[in-house]
Amino acid sequence: MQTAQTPSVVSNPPEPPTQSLPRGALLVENFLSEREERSLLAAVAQLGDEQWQRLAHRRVCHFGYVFNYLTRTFESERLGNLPRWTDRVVERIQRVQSVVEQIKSAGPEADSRLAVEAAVLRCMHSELSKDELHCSRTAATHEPVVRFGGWSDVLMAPPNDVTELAAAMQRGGSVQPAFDQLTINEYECGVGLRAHVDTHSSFWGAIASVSLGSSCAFEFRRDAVHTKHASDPIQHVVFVPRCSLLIMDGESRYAWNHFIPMRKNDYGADGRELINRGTRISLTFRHVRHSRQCDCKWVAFCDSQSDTPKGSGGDYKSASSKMIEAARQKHRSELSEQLRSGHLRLEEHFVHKAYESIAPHFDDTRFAIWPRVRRFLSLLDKDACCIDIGCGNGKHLGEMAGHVFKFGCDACPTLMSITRSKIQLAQLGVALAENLPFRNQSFDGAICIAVLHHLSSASARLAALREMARVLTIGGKGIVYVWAREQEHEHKTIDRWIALSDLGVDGAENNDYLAPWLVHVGAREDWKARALELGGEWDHTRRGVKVYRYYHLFEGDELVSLVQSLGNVRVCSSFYERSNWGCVFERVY
Ligand SMILES: O=C(O)CCC(=O)C(=O)O
Ligand SMILES: [Fe+2]
Repeated sequence: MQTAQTPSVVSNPPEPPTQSLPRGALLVENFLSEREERSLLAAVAQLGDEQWQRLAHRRVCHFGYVFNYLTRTFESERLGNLPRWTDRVVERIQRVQSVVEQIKSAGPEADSRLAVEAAVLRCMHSELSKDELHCSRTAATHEPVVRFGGWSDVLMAPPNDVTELAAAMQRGGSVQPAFDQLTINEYECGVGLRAHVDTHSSFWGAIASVSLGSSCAFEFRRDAVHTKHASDPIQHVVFVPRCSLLIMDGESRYAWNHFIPMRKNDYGADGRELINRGTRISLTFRHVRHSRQCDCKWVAFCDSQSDTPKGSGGDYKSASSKMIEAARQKHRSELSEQLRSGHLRLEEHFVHKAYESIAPHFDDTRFAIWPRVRRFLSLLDKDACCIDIGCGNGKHLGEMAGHVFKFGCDACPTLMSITRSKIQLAQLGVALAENLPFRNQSFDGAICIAVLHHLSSASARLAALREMARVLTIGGKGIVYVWAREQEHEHKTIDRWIALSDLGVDGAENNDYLAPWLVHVGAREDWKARALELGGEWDHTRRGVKVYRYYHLFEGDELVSLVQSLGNVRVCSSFYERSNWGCVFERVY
Protein backbone atom coordinates (compact mmCIF):
# COMPACT_ATOMS: atom_id res chain seq x y z
CA MET A 1 0.00 0.00 0.00
CA GLN A 2 1.08 3.50 0.75
CA THR A 3 3.54 3.09 3.56
CA ALA A 4 6.47 3.62 1.25
CA GLN A 5 5.00 6.95 0.23
CA THR A 6 4.26 8.21 3.65
CA PRO A 7 6.25 11.42 3.71
CA SER A 8 8.99 11.29 6.24
CA VAL A 9 10.19 14.84 5.73
CA VAL A 10 6.84 16.42 6.39
CA SER A 11 6.26 17.27 9.95
CA ASN A 12 2.64 17.51 10.86
CA PRO A 13 2.60 17.79 14.62
CA PRO A 14 -0.44 16.35 16.32
CA GLU A 15 -2.86 18.73 17.93
CA PRO A 16 -4.31 17.94 21.34
CA PRO A 17 -7.94 17.01 20.85
CA THR A 18 -10.65 19.38 22.00
CA GLN A 19 -12.75 16.24 22.50
CA SER A 20 -15.71 18.29 21.45
CA LEU A 21 -17.85 17.62 18.44
CA PRO A 22 -19.92 19.77 16.12
CA ARG A 23 -23.65 19.70 16.59
CA GLY A 24 -25.23 16.43 15.61
CA ALA A 25 -22.08 14.29 15.87
CA LEU A 26 -21.91 11.42 18.33
CA LEU A 27 -18.93 9.36 19.42
CA VAL A 28 -19.45 6.13 21.32
CA GLU A 29 -16.24 4.65 22.65
CA ASN A 30 -16.12 0.90 23.25
CA PHE A 31 -19.05 0.46 20.99
CA LEU A 32 -17.66 -2.94 20.08
CA SER A 33 -16.01 -5.51 22.28
CA GLU A 34 -12.52 -6.58 21.31
CA ARG A 35 -13.89 -9.94 20.33
CA GLU A 36 -16.35 -8.31 17.94
CA GLU A 37 -13.56 -6.17 16.55
CA ARG A 38 -11.48 -9.30 15.91
CA SER A 39 -14.29 -11.01 14.11
CA LEU A 40 -15.04 -7.98 11.95
CA LEU A 41 -11.35 -7.61 11.08
CA ALA A 42 -11.25 -11.31 10.19
CA ALA A 43 -14.23 -10.80 7.86
CA VAL A 44 -12.48 -7.84 6.21
CA ALA A 45 -9.31 -9.92 5.83
CA GLN A 46 -11.34 -12.48 3.88
CA LEU A 47 -12.18 -9.96 1.15
CA GLY A 48 -10.49 -10.80 -2.12
CA ASP A 49 -7.92 -8.47 -3.65
CA GLU A 50 -10.26 -7.87 -6.57
CA GLN A 51 -12.86 -6.41 -4.21
CA TRP A 52 -10.56 -3.59 -3.14
CA GLN A 53 -10.02 -0.40 -5.06
CA ARG A 54 -6.62 1.17 -4.59
CA LEU A 55 -6.63 4.94 -4.11
CA ALA A 56 -3.60 7.18 -3.79
CA HIS A 57 -3.09 6.65 -0.11
CA ARG A 58 -5.52 4.00 1.01
CA ARG A 59 -7.68 1.25 -0.33
CA VAL A 60 -11.44 1.04 -0.25
CA CYS A 61 -14.11 -1.55 -0.79
CA HIS A 62 -17.75 -0.69 -1.48
CA PHE A 63 -20.92 -2.63 -0.82
CA GLY A 64 -24.43 -1.72 -1.91
CA TYR A 65 -23.29 1.01 -4.29
CA VAL A 66 -19.88 2.03 -5.58
CA PHE A 67 -18.78 5.52 -4.64
CA ASN A 68 -17.02 7.36 -7.45
CA TYR A 69 -14.30 9.62 -6.07
CA LEU A 70 -14.19 11.90 -9.10
CA THR A 71 -17.88 12.66 -9.41
CA ARG A 72 -18.25 12.36 -5.62
CA THR A 73 -21.46 10.46 -6.21
CA PHE A 74 -22.52 6.83 -6.09
CA GLU A 75 -22.83 4.76 -9.25
CA SER A 76 -26.47 3.97 -10.03
CA GLU A 77 -25.98 0.24 -10.39
CA ARG A 78 -26.81 -1.59 -7.19
CA LEU A 79 -24.30 -4.21 -6.14
CA GLY A 80 -26.51 -6.07 -3.70
CA ASN A 81 -26.94 -6.16 0.03
CA LEU A 82 -24.44 -5.19 2.67
CA PRO A 83 -22.50 -8.22 3.89
CA ARG A 84 -24.25 -10.33 6.52
CA TRP A 85 -21.29 -10.04 8.88
CA THR A 86 -22.16 -6.39 9.40
CA ASP A 87 -25.74 -7.16 10.48
CA ARG A 88 -25.09 -7.09 14.19
CA VAL A 89 -23.09 -3.92 14.13
CA VAL A 90 -25.72 -2.20 11.98
CA GLU A 91 -28.44 -3.28 14.38
CA ARG A 92 -26.55 -1.78 17.28
CA ILE A 93 -25.94 1.48 15.39
CA GLN A 94 -29.67 1.66 14.69
CA ARG A 95 -30.46 1.07 18.32
CA VAL A 96 -28.21 3.96 19.32
CA GLN A 97 -29.78 6.15 16.64
CA SER A 98 -33.25 5.28 17.87
CA VAL A 99 -32.33 6.35 21.36
CA VAL A 100 -30.95 9.65 20.11
CA GLU A 101 -34.06 10.22 18.00
CA GLN A 102 -36.26 9.52 20.98
CA ILE A 103 -34.47 12.07 23.12
CA LYS A 104 -34.49 14.65 20.35
CA SER A 105 -38.22 14.32 19.85
CA ALA A 106 -38.79 15.00 23.55
CA GLY A 107 -38.88 18.77 23.45
CA PRO A 108 -37.42 22.08 22.43
CA GLU A 109 -34.05 21.51 24.08
CA ALA A 110 -34.17 18.26 22.25
CA ASP A 111 -30.55 17.51 21.50
CA SER A 112 -29.25 18.51 24.85
CA ARG A 113 -25.75 17.11 25.00
CA LEU A 114 -26.02 15.61 28.44
CA ALA A 115 -29.43 14.05 27.87
CA VAL A 116 -28.33 12.30 24.72
CA GLU A 117 -25.06 11.16 26.26
CA ALA A 118 -26.83 9.73 29.28
CA ALA A 119 -29.42 7.91 27.22
CA VAL A 120 -26.93 6.43 24.79
CA LEU A 121 -24.76 5.36 27.67
CA ARG A 122 -27.66 3.52 29.21
CA CYS A 123 -28.46 1.92 25.91
CA MET A 124 -24.85 0.74 25.62
CA HIS A 125 -25.01 -0.66 29.12
CA SER A 126 -28.05 -2.66 28.20
CA GLU A 127 -26.07 -3.98 25.25
CA LEU A 128 -23.18 -4.73 27.54
CA SER A 129 -25.22 -6.83 29.83
CA LYS A 130 -25.69 -9.36 27.08
CA ASP A 131 -23.57 -12.33 28.08
CA GLU A 132 -21.49 -12.58 25.04
CA LEU A 133 -20.43 -8.99 25.16
CA HIS A 134 -20.00 -8.95 28.85
CA CYS A 135 -17.43 -11.70 28.99
CA SER A 136 -15.12 -9.88 26.63
CA ARG A 137 -15.31 -6.62 28.55
CA THR A 138 -13.41 -7.04 31.70
CA ALA A 139 -11.40 -3.97 32.48
CA ALA A 140 -13.18 -0.89 33.67
CA THR A 141 -11.49 1.00 30.85
CA HIS A 142 -13.69 -0.93 28.47
CA GLU A 143 -16.73 0.94 29.67
CA PRO A 144 -18.40 2.91 26.92
CA VAL A 145 -17.92 6.65 26.90
CA VAL A 146 -20.31 8.80 24.92
CA ARG A 147 -19.73 12.27 23.50
CA PHE A 148 -22.38 14.19 21.67
CA GLY A 149 -22.20 17.51 19.87
CA GLY A 150 -25.50 18.87 21.14
CA TRP A 151 -27.09 22.29 21.02
CA SER A 152 -27.06 22.88 24.72
CA ASP A 153 -25.95 21.41 27.99
CA VAL A 154 -29.40 21.72 29.56
CA LEU A 155 -30.04 18.37 31.13
CA MET A 156 -33.42 17.06 30.27
CA ALA A 157 -34.58 13.99 32.09
CA PRO A 158 -33.77 11.09 29.82
CA PRO A 159 -36.45 8.43 29.55
CA ASN A 160 -36.21 6.26 32.63
CA ASP A 161 -35.74 2.96 31.06
CA VAL A 162 -33.89 3.23 27.87
CA THR A 163 -33.67 -0.54 27.62
CA GLU A 164 -37.41 -0.67 27.55
CA LEU A 165 -37.52 2.10 25.07
CA ALA A 166 -35.17 0.26 22.77
CA ALA A 167 -37.11 -2.97 23.21
CA ALA A 168 -40.37 -1.20 22.43
CA MET A 169 -38.86 0.25 19.33
CA GLN A 170 -37.61 -3.14 18.33
CA ARG A 171 -41.06 -4.62 18.78
CA GLY A 172 -42.54 -1.97 16.56
CA GLY A 173 -39.89 -2.73 13.95
CA SER A 174 -36.76 -0.67 13.56
CA VAL A 175 -37.62 2.96 13.24
CA GLN A 176 -34.29 3.55 11.62
CA PRO A 177 -34.03 3.12 7.87
CA ALA A 178 -31.56 0.49 6.75
CA PHE A 179 -28.15 1.62 5.54
CA ASP A 180 -27.74 0.58 1.93
CA GLN A 181 -24.17 1.65 1.25
CA LEU A 182 -21.00 0.61 3.02
CA THR A 183 -17.47 1.80 2.31
CA ILE A 184 -14.61 0.02 3.98
CA ASN A 185 -11.53 2.22 4.18
CA GLU A 186 -8.12 0.81 5.01
CA TYR A 187 -5.60 3.42 6.16
CA GLU A 188 -2.01 2.38 6.71
CA CYS A 189 -0.22 4.09 9.58
CA GLY A 190 0.35 7.76 8.71
CA VAL A 191 -2.31 7.96 6.04
CA GLY A 192 -5.14 10.48 6.40
CA LEU A 193 -8.29 11.52 4.65
CA ARG A 194 -8.70 14.87 2.94
CA ALA A 195 -11.21 17.39 4.23
CA HIS A 196 -14.65 16.94 2.73
CA VAL A 197 -18.37 17.05 3.29
CA ASP A 198 -19.96 13.84 2.03
CA THR A 199 -21.92 14.89 -1.06
CA HIS A 200 -25.39 16.01 -0.02
CA SER A 201 -27.03 14.88 -3.24
CA SER A 202 -25.56 11.39 -2.86
CA PHE A 203 -26.37 10.45 0.70
CA TRP A 204 -29.10 11.47 3.08
CA GLY A 205 -29.34 11.23 6.82
CA ALA A 206 -26.73 10.10 9.27
CA ILE A 207 -23.34 8.68 8.35
CA ALA A 208 -21.99 6.10 10.78
CA SER A 209 -18.37 5.04 10.96
CA VAL A 210 -17.00 2.18 13.05
CA SER A 211 -13.25 2.10 13.72
CA LEU A 212 -11.30 -1.16 13.77
CA GLY A 213 -7.65 -1.93 14.42
CA SER A 214 -6.35 1.52 15.22
CA SER A 215 -7.32 4.89 16.56
CA CYS A 216 -6.90 8.19 14.76
CA ALA A 217 -7.66 11.85 15.29
CA PHE A 218 -10.74 13.09 13.49
CA GLU A 219 -11.08 16.77 12.76
CA PHE A 220 -14.04 18.91 11.85
CA ARG A 221 -13.51 22.33 10.30
CA ARG A 222 -15.64 25.08 8.91
CA ASP A 223 -15.06 28.53 7.56
CA ALA A 224 -15.65 31.43 9.94
CA VAL A 225 -18.01 32.91 7.33
CA HIS A 226 -20.40 30.11 8.19
CA THR A 227 -20.67 30.87 11.87
CA LYS A 228 -23.41 32.98 13.39
CA HIS A 229 -21.34 34.45 16.21
CA ALA A 230 -17.67 35.32 16.29
CA SER A 231 -17.25 33.02 19.28
CA ASP A 232 -18.69 29.96 17.49
CA PRO A 233 -16.04 27.27 17.06
CA ILE A 234 -14.59 26.62 13.64
CA GLN A 235 -12.67 23.50 14.58
CA HIS A 236 -13.17 20.36 16.66
CA VAL A 237 -10.57 17.65 17.09
CA VAL A 238 -11.65 14.38 18.56
CA PHE A 239 -9.65 11.26 19.31
CA VAL A 240 -11.46 8.33 17.75
CA PRO A 241 -10.33 5.09 19.36
CA ARG A 242 -10.62 1.64 17.83
CA CYS A 243 -13.90 -0.15 18.61
CA SER A 244 -15.71 3.19 18.59
CA LEU A 245 -18.70 4.43 16.63
CA LEU A 246 -18.81 7.92 15.16
CA ILE A 247 -22.14 9.14 13.86
CA MET A 248 -22.31 12.34 11.85
CA ASP A 249 -25.80 13.71 11.54
CA GLY A 250 -27.48 17.09 11.08
CA GLU A 251 -25.13 20.06 11.06
CA SER A 252 -22.01 17.95 11.64
CA ARG A 253 -22.76 15.91 8.54
CA TYR A 254 -24.07 18.66 6.24
CA ALA A 255 -22.17 21.79 7.23
CA TRP A 256 -18.75 20.73 8.54
CA ASN A 257 -15.78 19.36 6.69
CA HIS A 258 -14.37 16.27 8.29
CA PHE A 259 -10.90 14.85 7.77
CA ILE A 260 -8.21 12.66 9.25
CA PRO A 261 -4.79 14.35 9.45
CA MET A 262 -1.93 12.55 7.77
CA ARG A 263 0.43 11.55 10.58
CA LYS A 264 1.66 8.61 12.55
CA ASN A 265 0.49 9.44 16.04
CA ASP A 266 -2.16 11.50 17.77
CA TYR A 267 -2.80 12.79 21.23
CA GLY A 268 -5.19 10.47 23.04
CA ALA A 269 -8.41 11.65 24.62
CA ASP A 270 -6.54 13.05 27.64
CA GLY A 271 -4.54 15.38 25.37
CA ARG A 272 -1.27 14.29 26.99
CA GLU A 273 -0.25 10.87 25.74
CA LEU A 274 0.79 10.34 22.13
CA ILE A 275 -0.84 7.23 20.70
CA ASN A 276 0.80 5.57 17.71
CA ARG A 277 -1.42 4.72 14.83
CA GLY A 278 -1.49 1.30 13.20
CA THR A 279 -3.56 0.16 10.26
CA ARG A 280 -7.07 1.48 10.70
CA ILE A 281 -10.08 -0.08 9.02
CA SER A 282 -13.29 1.89 9.10
CA LEU A 283 -16.73 0.68 8.16
CA THR A 284 -18.72 3.71 6.98
CA PHE A 285 -22.45 3.16 6.55
CA ARG A 286 -24.58 5.57 4.54
CA HIS A 287 -28.00 5.96 2.93
CA VAL A 288 -27.98 6.48 -0.83
CA ARG A 289 -30.15 9.40 -1.96
CA HIS A 290 -31.85 8.07 -5.06
CA SER A 291 -33.49 11.37 -5.98
CA ARG A 292 -30.02 12.95 -6.08
CA GLN A 293 -31.62 16.17 -4.83
CA CYS A 294 -30.98 17.43 -1.32
CA ASP A 295 -33.10 20.18 0.18
CA CYS A 296 -31.30 20.69 3.48
CA LYS A 297 -31.06 24.04 5.19
CA TRP A 298 -27.27 24.22 4.84
CA VAL A 299 -27.50 25.69 1.38
CA ALA A 300 -23.94 26.98 1.32
CA PHE A 301 -22.64 23.41 1.48
CA CYS A 302 -25.33 21.79 -0.61
CA ASP A 303 -24.42 20.69 -4.10
CA SER A 304 -28.14 20.36 -4.96
CA GLN A 305 -29.14 23.87 -4.10
CA SER A 306 -26.84 25.87 -6.24
CA ASP A 307 -28.71 29.14 -6.24
CA THR A 308 -26.07 31.58 -5.11
CA PRO A 309 -24.59 30.46 -1.86
CA LYS A 310 -24.99 32.97 0.96
CA GLY A 311 -22.81 36.02 0.54
CA SER A 312 -21.34 34.97 -2.77
CA GLY A 313 -22.00 38.31 -4.39
CA GLY A 314 -24.84 37.38 -6.67
CA ASP A 315 -22.88 35.93 -9.56
CA TYR A 316 -24.49 33.38 -11.82
CA LYS A 317 -27.86 33.94 -10.19
CA SER A 318 -29.51 33.86 -13.56
CA ALA A 319 -28.81 30.21 -14.23
CA SER A 320 -31.24 27.91 -12.52
CA SER A 321 -29.78 25.76 -9.79
CA LYS A 322 -30.87 22.57 -11.47
CA MET A 323 -29.19 23.46 -14.72
CA ILE A 324 -25.93 24.27 -12.98
CA GLU A 325 -26.08 21.09 -10.97
CA ALA A 326 -26.92 18.96 -14.00
CA ALA A 327 -24.07 20.51 -15.98
CA ARG A 328 -21.66 19.95 -13.13
CA GLN A 329 -22.57 16.30 -12.68
CA LYS A 330 -22.34 15.73 -16.39
CA HIS A 331 -18.98 17.43 -16.56
CA ARG A 332 -17.55 15.34 -13.73
CA SER A 333 -18.79 11.98 -14.95
CA GLU A 334 -17.58 12.76 -18.44
CA LEU A 335 -14.20 13.70 -17.02
CA SER A 336 -13.96 10.50 -15.04
CA GLU A 337 -15.04 8.45 -18.03
CA GLN A 338 -12.73 10.18 -20.47
CA LEU A 339 -9.79 10.02 -18.14
CA ARG A 340 -10.33 6.34 -17.55
CA SER A 341 -10.67 5.54 -21.20
CA GLY A 342 -7.60 7.65 -21.97
CA HIS A 343 -9.46 10.05 -24.28
CA LEU A 344 -8.74 13.10 -22.27
CA ARG A 345 -5.08 13.79 -22.44
CA LEU A 346 -4.00 14.98 -19.06
CA GLU A 347 -1.74 17.77 -20.18
CA GLU A 348 -4.06 18.91 -22.93
CA HIS A 349 -6.95 19.37 -20.55
CA PHE A 350 -5.41 20.04 -17.16
CA VAL A 351 -2.39 22.07 -18.24
CA HIS A 352 -2.87 23.69 -21.64
CA LYS A 353 -6.61 24.27 -21.46
CA ALA A 354 -6.44 25.05 -17.74
CA TYR A 355 -3.85 27.82 -18.24
CA GLU A 356 -5.83 29.21 -21.16
CA SER A 357 -8.88 29.48 -18.94
CA ILE A 358 -7.15 31.14 -15.98
CA ALA A 359 -4.50 33.16 -17.87
CA PRO A 360 -5.64 36.72 -17.01
CA HIS A 361 -6.32 35.85 -13.37
CA PHE A 362 -3.05 33.94 -13.15
CA ASP A 363 -1.22 36.97 -14.52
CA ASP A 364 -2.82 39.13 -11.87
CA THR A 365 -1.41 36.96 -9.08
CA ARG A 366 2.09 36.25 -10.37
CA PHE A 367 4.67 38.93 -9.64
CA ALA A 368 6.88 37.71 -6.76
CA ILE A 369 10.37 36.45 -7.65
CA TRP A 370 11.98 33.84 -5.49
CA PRO A 371 15.26 34.98 -3.92
CA ARG A 372 17.33 32.15 -5.43
CA VAL A 373 15.94 32.86 -8.89
CA ARG A 374 16.63 36.57 -8.45
CA ARG A 375 20.18 35.75 -7.42
CA PHE A 376 20.63 33.41 -10.39
CA LEU A 377 19.42 36.14 -12.76
CA SER A 378 21.56 38.81 -11.12
CA LEU A 379 24.70 36.74 -11.73
CA LEU A 380 24.20 36.62 -15.51
CA ASP A 381 27.12 38.24 -17.33
CA LYS A 382 26.79 41.38 -19.37
CA ASP A 383 25.44 40.50 -22.83
CA ALA A 384 24.52 37.00 -21.70
CA CYS A 385 21.67 35.24 -23.49
CA CYS A 386 19.06 33.83 -21.14
CA ILE A 387 15.97 31.80 -21.84
CA ASP A 388 12.94 31.47 -19.57
CA ILE A 389 11.36 28.11 -20.42
CA GLY A 390 7.68 28.24 -19.47
CA CYS A 391 7.84 31.97 -18.87
CA GLY A 392 4.15 32.32 -17.97
CA ASN A 393 3.31 36.01 -17.63
CA GLY A 394 6.93 37.05 -18.10
CA LYS A 395 7.62 38.07 -14.52
CA HIS A 396 11.18 36.66 -14.63
CA LEU A 397 11.92 38.27 -17.99
CA GLY A 398 11.02 41.59 -16.42
CA GLU A 399 13.53 40.88 -13.67
CA MET A 400 16.43 40.18 -16.04
CA ALA A 401 18.89 43.09 -16.30
CA GLY A 402 18.69 45.34 -19.35
CA HIS A 403 22.02 44.12 -20.73
CA VAL A 404 20.82 40.49 -20.96
CA PHE A 405 19.41 39.15 -24.24
CA LYS A 406 16.08 37.77 -23.19
CA PHE A 407 14.18 34.87 -24.65
CA GLY A 408 10.97 33.39 -23.37
CA CYS A 409 8.62 30.62 -24.40
CA ASP A 410 5.48 29.09 -22.99
CA ALA A 411 2.90 26.57 -24.12
CA CYS A 412 0.03 28.93 -23.35
CA PRO A 413 -0.69 31.39 -26.21
CA THR A 414 -2.73 33.74 -24.02
CA LEU A 415 0.02 34.01 -21.44
CA MET A 416 2.46 34.66 -24.28
CA SER A 417 0.40 37.57 -25.52
CA ILE A 418 0.12 38.93 -21.98
CA THR A 419 3.91 38.70 -21.71
CA ARG A 420 4.31 40.34 -25.10
CA SER A 421 2.22 43.29 -23.96
CA LYS A 422 4.46 43.81 -20.94
CA ILE A 423 8.00 42.86 -21.92
CA GLN A 424 9.37 44.84 -24.80
CA LEU A 425 12.93 43.74 -25.38
CA ALA A 426 12.52 40.00 -25.52
CA GLN A 427 12.18 37.29 -28.13
CA LEU A 428 9.01 35.38 -27.31
CA GLY A 429 7.25 32.41 -28.80
CA VAL A 430 4.85 29.60 -28.05
CA ALA A 431 6.75 26.35 -27.53
CA LEU A 432 6.78 23.18 -25.47
CA ALA A 433 9.57 22.63 -22.99
CA GLU A 434 10.22 19.18 -24.47
CA ASN A 435 10.79 20.63 -27.92
CA LEU A 436 12.56 23.96 -27.85
CA PRO A 437 12.89 25.83 -31.16
CA PHE A 438 16.50 26.89 -30.55
CA ARG A 439 19.86 25.71 -31.78
CA ASN A 440 22.26 23.81 -29.54
CA GLN A 441 24.30 25.88 -27.12
CA SER A 442 22.38 29.12 -27.66
CA PHE A 443 22.10 30.33 -24.05
CA ASP A 444 24.40 31.18 -21.17
CA GLY A 445 21.56 30.83 -18.71
CA ALA A 446 18.22 29.01 -18.61
CA ILE A 447 15.49 29.08 -16.05
CA CYS A 448 12.57 26.68 -15.84
CA ILE A 449 10.38 27.58 -12.89
CA ALA A 450 7.26 25.63 -11.99
CA VAL A 451 7.03 23.91 -15.35
CA LEU A 452 8.37 20.35 -15.14
CA HIS A 453 5.67 19.31 -12.65
CA HIS A 454 3.05 19.88 -15.37
CA LEU A 455 4.54 17.16 -17.59
CA SER A 456 2.72 13.92 -17.05
CA SER A 457 5.43 11.32 -17.59
CA ALA A 458 8.96 10.83 -16.34
CA SER A 459 10.15 10.61 -19.96
CA ALA A 460 8.59 14.00 -20.81
CA ARG A 461 10.16 15.57 -17.73
CA LEU A 462 13.53 14.15 -18.69
CA ALA A 463 13.07 15.28 -22.29
CA ALA A 464 12.41 18.83 -21.10
CA LEU A 465 15.55 18.83 -18.95
CA ARG A 466 17.54 17.39 -21.87
CA GLU A 467 16.30 20.23 -24.07
CA MET A 468 17.26 22.73 -21.41
CA ALA A 469 20.79 21.31 -21.24
CA ARG A 470 20.99 21.10 -25.05
CA VAL A 471 20.35 24.80 -25.55
CA LEU A 472 22.86 25.80 -22.85
CA THR A 473 26.44 26.57 -23.76
CA ILE A 474 29.21 24.49 -22.15
CA GLY A 475 29.62 26.27 -18.82
CA GLY A 476 26.07 27.69 -19.09
CA LYS A 477 23.87 27.36 -16.02
CA GLY A 478 20.27 26.41 -15.42
CA ILE A 479 17.90 26.65 -12.48
CA VAL A 480 14.79 24.48 -12.05
CA TYR A 481 11.99 24.68 -9.49
CA VAL A 482 9.17 22.15 -9.06
CA TRP A 483 6.44 21.50 -6.53
CA ALA A 484 7.37 19.03 -3.81
CA ARG A 485 5.38 16.08 -2.54
CA GLU A 486 6.54 17.25 0.88
CA GLN A 487 4.07 20.12 1.19
CA GLU A 488 4.39 22.36 4.21
CA HIS A 489 0.67 22.80 4.79
CA GLU A 490 -0.91 19.59 3.65
CA HIS A 491 -4.38 20.46 4.89
CA LYS A 492 -4.40 23.41 2.54
CA THR A 493 -2.81 21.59 -0.36
CA ILE A 494 -2.61 17.84 -0.92
CA ASP A 495 -5.55 17.14 1.38
CA ARG A 496 -7.72 19.25 -0.91
CA TRP A 497 -6.40 17.94 -4.20
CA ILE A 498 -7.61 14.99 -6.23
CA ALA A 499 -5.10 12.16 -6.45
CA LEU A 500 -5.18 10.80 -9.97
CA SER A 501 -4.87 7.27 -8.70
CA ASP A 502 -8.21 7.85 -6.91
CA LEU A 503 -9.84 8.30 -10.28
CA GLY A 504 -8.77 4.98 -11.65
CA VAL A 505 -6.65 6.66 -14.34
CA ASP A 506 -4.44 4.06 -15.99
CA GLY A 507 -0.77 4.76 -15.57
CA ALA A 508 -1.32 7.52 -13.02
CA GLU A 509 1.73 7.83 -10.84
CA ASN A 510 1.42 7.98 -7.09
CA ASN A 511 2.34 11.62 -6.83
CA ASP A 512 0.06 12.80 -9.62
CA TYR A 513 -2.61 15.25 -8.53
CA LEU A 514 -5.23 17.62 -9.83
CA ALA A 515 -4.94 20.82 -7.81
CA PRO A 516 -7.68 23.41 -8.03
CA TRP A 517 -7.05 26.99 -9.07
CA LEU A 518 -9.81 29.29 -7.87
CA VAL A 519 -10.92 32.32 -9.81
CA HIS A 520 -12.56 33.67 -6.68
CA VAL A 521 -15.91 35.32 -6.51
CA GLY A 522 -14.36 38.79 -6.16
CA ALA A 523 -12.28 38.45 -9.34
CA ARG A 524 -13.21 40.32 -12.51
CA GLU A 525 -16.43 39.19 -14.16
CA ASP A 526 -14.77 38.47 -17.51
CA TRP A 527 -12.10 36.35 -15.82
CA LYS A 528 -14.74 34.24 -14.10
CA ALA A 529 -16.77 33.97 -17.28
CA ARG A 530 -13.69 32.89 -19.23
CA ALA A 531 -12.81 30.22 -16.68
CA LEU A 532 -16.39 28.89 -16.68
CA GLU A 533 -16.55 28.89 -20.44
CA LEU A 534 -13.31 26.99 -20.81
CA GLY A 535 -14.28 24.13 -18.54
CA GLY A 536 -14.11 25.46 -14.97
CA GLU A 537 -16.85 24.70 -12.49
CA TRP A 538 -18.53 26.78 -9.86
CA ASP A 539 -17.48 25.77 -6.34
CA HIS A 540 -20.09 26.64 -3.73
CA THR A 541 -17.96 26.05 -0.72
CA ARG A 542 -14.93 27.97 -1.85
CA ARG A 543 -16.96 30.52 -3.74
CA GLY A 544 -15.38 30.83 -7.12
CA VAL A 545 -14.75 29.11 -10.42
CA LYS A 546 -12.54 26.12 -9.90
CA VAL A 547 -10.14 24.94 -12.58
CA TYR A 548 -8.02 21.88 -11.99
CA ARG A 549 -4.38 21.84 -12.96
CA TYR A 550 -2.33 18.67 -13.28
CA TYR A 551 0.79 18.26 -11.14
CA HIS A 552 3.38 15.60 -10.76
CA LEU A 553 4.82 16.26 -7.31
CA PHE A 554 8.53 15.58 -6.97
CA GLU A 555 9.51 13.61 -3.93
CA GLY A 556 12.84 13.46 -2.11
CA ASP A 557 15.79 13.47 -4.48
CA GLU A 558 13.67 12.87 -7.57
CA LEU A 559 14.51 16.20 -9.22
CA VAL A 560 18.23 16.05 -8.58
CA SER A 561 18.40 12.43 -9.77
CA LEU A 562 16.63 13.38 -12.97
CA VAL A 563 19.08 16.24 -13.55
CA GLN A 564 22.04 13.98 -12.82
CA SER A 565 20.75 11.39 -15.25
CA LEU A 566 21.36 13.87 -18.09
CA GLY A 567 25.04 12.97 -17.86
CA ASN A 568 26.38 16.21 -19.38
CA VAL A 569 25.65 18.47 -16.42
CA ARG A 570 27.05 19.04 -12.94
CA VAL A 571 24.68 19.77 -10.09
CA CYS A 572 25.86 22.98 -8.38
CA SER A 573 23.22 23.02 -5.65
CA SER A 574 19.89 21.48 -4.81
CA PHE A 575 17.43 22.65 -2.21
CA TYR A 576 13.98 22.44 -0.67
CA GLU A 577 12.19 25.71 -0.16
CA ARG A 578 8.60 26.35 0.85
CA SER A 579 7.03 23.23 -0.64
CA ASN A 580 9.27 23.24 -3.72
CA TRP A 581 12.38 21.37 -4.77
CA GLY A 582 15.01 23.28 -6.70
CA CYS A 583 18.29 22.62 -8.44
CA VAL A 584 21.02 24.69 -10.09
CA PHE A 585 23.25 22.93 -12.59
CA GLU A 586 26.00 23.66 -15.10
CA ARG A 587 26.47 22.07 -18.49
CA VAL A 588 29.93 20.49 -18.50
CA TYR A 589 30.15 19.09 -22.05
O1 LIG B 1 -12.70 6.55 7.88
C1 LIG B 1 -13.63 7.14 8.39
O2 LIG B 1 -14.00 6.94 9.54
C2 LIG B 1 -14.40 8.19 7.62
C3 LIG B 1 -14.54 7.91 6.16
C4 LIG B 1 -15.22 9.02 5.46
O3 LIG B 1 -15.36 10.11 5.93
C5 LIG B 1 -15.72 8.82 4.11
O4 LIG B 1 -15.48 7.74 3.53
O5 LIG B 1 -16.37 9.73 3.57
FE1 LIG C 1 -16.73 11.34 4.83
